[in-house]
Amino acid sequence: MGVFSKSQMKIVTGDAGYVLEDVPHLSDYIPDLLTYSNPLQDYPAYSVVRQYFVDADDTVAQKIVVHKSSPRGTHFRRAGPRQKVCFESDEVHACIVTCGGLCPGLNTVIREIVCGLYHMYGVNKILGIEGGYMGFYARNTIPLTPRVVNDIHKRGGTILGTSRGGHDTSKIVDSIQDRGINQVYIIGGDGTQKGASVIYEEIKRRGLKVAVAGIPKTIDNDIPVIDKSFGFDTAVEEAQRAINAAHVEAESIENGIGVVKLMGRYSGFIAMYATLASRDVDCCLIPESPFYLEGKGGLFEFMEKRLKENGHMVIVIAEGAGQELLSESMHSMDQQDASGNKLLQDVGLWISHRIKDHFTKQSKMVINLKYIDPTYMIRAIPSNASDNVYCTLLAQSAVHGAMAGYTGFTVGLVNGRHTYIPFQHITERQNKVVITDRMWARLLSSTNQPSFLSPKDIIEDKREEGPTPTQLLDGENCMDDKPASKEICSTR
Ligand SMILES: Nc1ncnc2c1ncn2[C@@H]1O[C@H](COP(=O)(O)OP(=O)(O)OP(=O)(O)O)[C@@H](O)[C@H]1O
Ligand SMILES: O=P(O)(O)OC[C@H]1O[C@](O)(CO)[C@@H](O)[C@@H]1O
Ligand SMILES: [Mg+2]
Repeated sequence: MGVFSKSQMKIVTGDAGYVLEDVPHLSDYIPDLLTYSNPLQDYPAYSVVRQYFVDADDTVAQKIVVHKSSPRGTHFRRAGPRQKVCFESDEVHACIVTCGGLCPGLNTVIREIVCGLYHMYGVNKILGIEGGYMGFYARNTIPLTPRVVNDIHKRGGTILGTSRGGHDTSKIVDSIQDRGINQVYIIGGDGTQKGASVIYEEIKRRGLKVAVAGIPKTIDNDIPVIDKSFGFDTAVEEAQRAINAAHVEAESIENGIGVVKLMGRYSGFIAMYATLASRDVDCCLIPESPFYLEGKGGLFEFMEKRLKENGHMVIVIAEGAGQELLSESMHSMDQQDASGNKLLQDVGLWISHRIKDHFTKQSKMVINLKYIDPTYMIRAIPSNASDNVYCTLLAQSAVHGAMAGYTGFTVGLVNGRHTYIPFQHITERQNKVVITDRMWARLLSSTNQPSFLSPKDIIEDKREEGPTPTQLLDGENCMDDKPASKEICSTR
């Protein structure tokens, strides 16, 4: 096997095209790092489990559908407890911070990091950093114990508070150093993980024995590589309530139209999965699929047809859909939030006005439209059962990784296995719905809505997307070699 560093990544190559995109380890820059037996060895609950410890050579393939002649491809280090750890229990001083927007499951992850450190590794110095990254230097801290976090998974939001903006790397690392913190658990989305990456780089530059572990959070599911993000299932489930309400309202009145806006700034996964789950949706509009309103093949034509057939209809629209149409008809504000994310205009309100306008002025149909915006209600709820389990495993993976001395990594489920992924791999692009792949086609055949694309557009779209999909599974569009394209792989 060859080991080399390519643009700061630890790449290990092996036979038959095997590539391990490895995560950094404290021993990479700290010479003579001491190791200790994992205390779990003496813990009856774990020591009876055969092969509880992960073999140091275990890795997980990014692509699991291959041809006879395919190279073995990219792998990630398998997550889990190691025989040896790099911290003694009473040496650990951990901290946890949550950044970016809310997402169901944040409190569960916090709880399980605290309980994992405490119960599995006997760690009792754990600090909660209040109010996101800026909390490192501008806010108070909260001591976290299993008792403090006992019930928090039943609440939405984050007990630590969160924020956007305010990432000052040297002030953050100064604070870590001054407080004697040696394990940093960072929960947040793409921006947060970029922030975690620069914190790790600065810690390494200063030669500190501090492990940095990221736990990816995004309700939009816009983080690549991982099967899906925590809180996503909960969001899809909660969206059903809004869609159901829209449907009840719409079908109770002649030519009733329900419009539901769901989150999804650049990626329409929540809208796509909520639509597929519901069966009451007639048309789903997402940022990745451009649409138009007027003329042949446009939304209004489809709406008139559907209303004539069924007497009512439901439209689900992701918040980032049709932004180019909005900026054509409204003054683009070009405002940003504190983290530099573009502030979007309310597409749900806009499309509702446009629909009303069209039917009043250009069509003889009298319609009755109800607009429902449940976005923050969906984001603010506690996680459901399956997300709670998922959050627990992510938190425990992060704890095992940091205790073993891995650093500069994010935890993630890849093809159903928990892994450690280098920050760069998940921050370099965004996960988006690929509209030329099967999952979107399934949605189109479920709603029977127009694709708003001409055959010529589809050919061009495919050409732009470059290489053919590397995953060939049914429902698969994880195109690793092209930018911004990977579908949730939970449908496998
Ligand atoms: N490129 C970057 N370098 C350093 N810090 C960053 C970077 N991008 C964002 N951050 C910091 O990360 C934090 C969260 O970023 P952001 O508000 O974009 O949310 P996010 O983590 O992407 O989550 P969400 O899913 O809600 O968008 C902020 O404090 C922001 O300053
Ligand atoms: O209003 P806030 O808190 O900035 O968050 C809104 C954004 O957060 C997200 O949910 C991502 O976390 C986006 O879908 C949405 O645009
Ligand atoms: Mg983000």
